[in-house]
Formats: sequence, C-alpha cells, structure tokens
Amino acid sequence: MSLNKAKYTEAAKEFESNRRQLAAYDSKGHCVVLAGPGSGKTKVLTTKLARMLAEDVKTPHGIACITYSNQCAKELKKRLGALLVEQSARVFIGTMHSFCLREVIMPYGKLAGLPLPQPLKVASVSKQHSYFTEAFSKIHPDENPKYRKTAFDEFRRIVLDRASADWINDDGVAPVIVEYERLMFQAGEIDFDAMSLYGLRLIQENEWVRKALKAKYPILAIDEYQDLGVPLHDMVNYLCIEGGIRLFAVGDPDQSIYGFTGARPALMNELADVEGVQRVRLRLNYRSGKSIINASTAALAETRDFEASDDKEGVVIDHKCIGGLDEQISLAINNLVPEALARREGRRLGDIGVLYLDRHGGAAVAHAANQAGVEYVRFDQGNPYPRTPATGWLEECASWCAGGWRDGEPPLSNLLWQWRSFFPQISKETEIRQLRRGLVSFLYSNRGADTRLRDWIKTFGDAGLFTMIRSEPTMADEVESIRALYEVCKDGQPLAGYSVANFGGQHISKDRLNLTTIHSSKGLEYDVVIMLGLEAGRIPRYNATELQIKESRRLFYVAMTRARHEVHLLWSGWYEGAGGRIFRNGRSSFVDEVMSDVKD
Ligand SMILES: Nc1ncnc2c1ncn2[C@@H]1O[C@H](COP(=O)(O)OP(=O)(O)OP(=O)(O)O)[C@@H](O)[C@H]1O
Repeated sequence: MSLNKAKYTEAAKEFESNRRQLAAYDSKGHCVVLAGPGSGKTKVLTTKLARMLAEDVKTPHGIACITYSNQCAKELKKRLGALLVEQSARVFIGTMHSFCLREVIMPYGKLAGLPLPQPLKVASVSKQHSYFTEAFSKIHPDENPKYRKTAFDEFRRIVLDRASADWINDDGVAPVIVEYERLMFQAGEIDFDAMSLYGLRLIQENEWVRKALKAKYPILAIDEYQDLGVPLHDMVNYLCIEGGIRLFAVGDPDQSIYGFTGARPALMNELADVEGVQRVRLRLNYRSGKSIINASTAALAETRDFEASDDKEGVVIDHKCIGGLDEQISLAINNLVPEALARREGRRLGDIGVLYLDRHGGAAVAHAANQAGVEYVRFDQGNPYPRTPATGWLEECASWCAGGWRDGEPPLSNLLWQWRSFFPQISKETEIRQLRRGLVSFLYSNRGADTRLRDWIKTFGDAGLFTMIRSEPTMADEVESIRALYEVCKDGQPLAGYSVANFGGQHISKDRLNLTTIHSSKGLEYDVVIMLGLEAGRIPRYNATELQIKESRRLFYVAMTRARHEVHLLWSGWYEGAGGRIFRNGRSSFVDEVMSDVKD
C-alpha cells in the first residue's frame, strides 16, 4: 500500500463509527453533504479527495476543489498535506475566481472569442474602487458613491442574465456596472466578479469547454457551498448535473454569512434535491460540548437535531462589563485568557480565539494585547498586511527558512508548486526550471530564524523574485500586498521588530492568541471562544431587515460553534456609534436567548 493510501485509510477508520460519514466516503456518484458545525465536513471532504485522487482518477486527470476564500483554500491544502496529498498539476485548490481565471478563461477564453483584453491583467482592489467611483459619478452625478458599492456588487453577482427584466428595468446599478466594466476592460483589466461571470459564460456557451474541463477534472469538489452564490451554482449545473463531471460538495446552510456577496443558503438544499444526487446529512458534532451545541441552536432560533459525539458538557457564560468595549477587552485579555490557560493543562494561546464584530474592534483588542505583551495572530482585514495567497505563501517560505527545512514542514515541494502556480502564462520547460531554481536558491541561501523580516524581504527582491511576480499580469493584487508587507516592516511600523521566525509563526500559531472577526473565524476551531461587543443595535444591527436578522443569527451561531469547551459572551448594554454618539439599547437579544437556554 502506498504511503498516501495508508494515510487516508487510517483517517477513514474514524468514519466506521459514523455510518453517515461512511456513506459520503463510499459514495460513487454526485454527493452533497449537508451538515452542521463540527460534524466533520472538512474531514470527510479531504479524506474523500485523497481517496478519489488515488483510486478514481488516473494520472494525468485530476480533481478541482473550489472553496470560498483564500483562507479556506489554505486550510484545505494544510489538511490535504497531512494526508500526504502534494500539490500538483492534478489538484486544483482555490477560489471560484482563480478557478475561472486559471482553468477556464486563460486556457479557453481567446479560442472561444471572449471579448477580453490580452494579455489579461487583474485589476488591483484600489483600481477597482477608482473605476467604480468614476462610473458611478458619471451615471449618478448628484449621488455619493460611497454607500452604493455593496448594492453594486450584490446586483452584479445575483442578476447574471443581462437580457432579463431585472437587469433591463434597473436604472440604478445596472448602467453603473456597464460603465465600470467598460472602464476596466479599456484599461486591459479584469476583476474578481468578472472572472466568475466570464468563466460561467464560457462554460455555459461552449460545449467543448465543458468537455475539455471534464477531461482534465473528471471530479469537482466544493467546500463551503452555502457561501458560493449564484454563479457557482449555475456552473455546477452546467458542469456536473448536465455535463457529467462528478460532484462532491459539502456545506452548511446555517453557516451562510455572506449574503452581502450574493450567497444564498437555499441553493445548497436545491442542489441536494436534484435527482441523481446522493444527499448525506451528518448529525454528530465532534467539536463542541453539549451546552454549547444547545445554546448555539437557541441563537439560530430554529430546531436542529444535532448531538454531541461524546459526553463533554462545555460551558457558556455571559459577562456584563458596564464600562463598555474597553472594559470587555481588558477583561478578555487580562483575565479570561490567563484563566482559560490555567484551567486546562497543555492549553496554549493558540487554543483561544477572541472574536469581534469588525476590524475596529480588532484594532482595539490588538492594542490591548500589545500592551499586555500577549503575542497574537490576526485573521481579519485589519491585519497589518493583506492576507493574500502571496503573503500567505511568503509566511510559509519564512517558516521553512526559520527551521522548517530540517523536517520538511512546510514541504519544499508545496512551496515550489504554489510559486509555479503564480505564473499560469508560463509553459516553457526552460522558464519553469528558471522559476524553480530562483526560489530554491533564495530559500537555501536565506535559512535562519533570526534574520530581520525586512532584510529577508529585501533579499527576496534582490534575488529577482519580486520582479518575476511583477511581470505576471494576473498578480497585480499580490504585488500590492507584498509592497504593503514590506512597508509595515520599516522602522516605526508594526512589523519593524519582526524576524523571519516571527513572520513564519503567522503560519503556525500554536503560541499566539487568535484575533479574528466572526466572519473570518469560519472553518476554524478553538478550545475557548471569547465574543466581544454583543450589544443590541450592533448584532443584529439597528433597523436590520428580517433577512439581515436571520443572517446575524447565523453569524452568532458560527462564532459560538467554533468552541470546543468554553464560550464567553461579553456585553455592556451600550456602545459608542459613529461620531461618538452613545447608544443604550441593552445587550443583544441573541445573548438573552442563548442564556435563557443555558439556564433552563
Ligand atoms: N468520525 C470522527 N471521529 C472523531 N473525530 C472526528 C470525526 N469526524 C470529525 N472529527 C473531528 O471533529 C472536528 C471537526 O471536524 P471538521 O473541522 O471536519 O468539521 P466541519 O464540519 O468542517 O466544521 P465547521 O463547519 O464547523 O467548520 C475535527 O477536529 C475533526 O478531526
């Protein structure tokens, strides 16, 4: 038996005590796994992927696995790495955008006559904002574009048929979208949403594209299906339900928290109801204690039949802090964290997550952690540098240089594969060899944990590697993220004192407290979850619609269900709004509901 087969067979042994997990693992055709938090969706997906790659798909064919975000893709790669599945041309793991760009638009767009600029350049986030502002101001000169970007994005992601009445009758956003795309394409660029839309269009309109994709990837796997929205759902219909590519999808409609990006929780149930699709529902929660499962379901305000897989009880406690958010943060950092560490032997900072509503909350928590000398890793947009595939990959390179090279963690082959995947337009063997040589030489010559991060990144540039990234038109956003990283390493900036080891530690965070917005905590798990800022008016938001309240419930639910043993809910009954105005609406009604369940 190969080493890799031994690994996934070993991992699958745990499914023997759960017939539903086993059914998904043994499935032969389309399979959709709908399941609650901690039920082993990711475990089933990764183990099944390893098995399908070894048993069902022969080289050179492979499997494409699409997930919601770069962070989710990174987690999947990590878990597949543990099953000895190396990254290679046979495995695509990435977001919907990168699948559409790299696997559909770039190889087939020109052949299919798609009216896109060549070579294709990806518009950076700042460019996208400036095209939007210019387009909006042209169509609606008397309105402020600032508050309309969300509606613009949502409409563009949901109304895909531009011949439909919804599109034709809309004179608010639709003309702005047309103008925005004109400006962007005129500059020779494409953005993330256009990647999905054009990828879908190519698949929809060309049978030969569907056939070519099926030949390369006879299996399509999807993680976090509930968050992926209408374009992906349509794509799955064309490729799998109609086109015959085998589907393996996992997700949880109760964890759908990206309605503002066009996600629709009902789509997943719709998919599972399609004839010929095997629907598997997992009921056991392997993560959380009983009271956490029950209390989190109370926040959802729906009946669910999830059960704990063992006897652990778990605790849910609320803490009133009359002094506002600052007092909550102080209680969390100076009391709850050290007490949680002391309560269980072997517990480390990385086992605790502090969750807040937005990046402003994150900035305040990070400040308090700095003052208390607590090391942390931040997962939200407020991180000092953008978390993109390139900066994540640099963290892994740093981890390798700081000592990982000794025991192959992370494996050099994965670093090389990721590096190679940054250059989809390079296909000549000599150029690929040059790419690999450049990286290997940089990594080997820069082994050492104590080098200053700033110097290490400078050497990366001096070795010509940054120039290579800059020369790749699809990497414009990544170029910005690496520049931003370099900026924050300068004197007086947040990472000025960082060494290669510190930076590499962002990739493995066992001894750092996890700071994250609730949104970014998706898919993660901690022993202890500390939730801050749970005030009425903030969660759910003041004046929220019925749909928004439902999504806020799911957000609260996602946060609570990250915990294995303890959930701490912190509130003050008041909060400071924009412009320093104080709102005294009491604590979030979700805390009331949860705590009344705990007391019952
Ligand atoms: N059959 C099993 N036996 C023992 N442990 C299991 C089993 N299945 C899953 N687990 C463990 O349960 C935990 C949760 O699994 P996993 O992260 O795959 O769940 P999930 O459904 O993806 O969670 P979420 O949707 O909340 O992110 C993991 O620690 C995993 O190893």
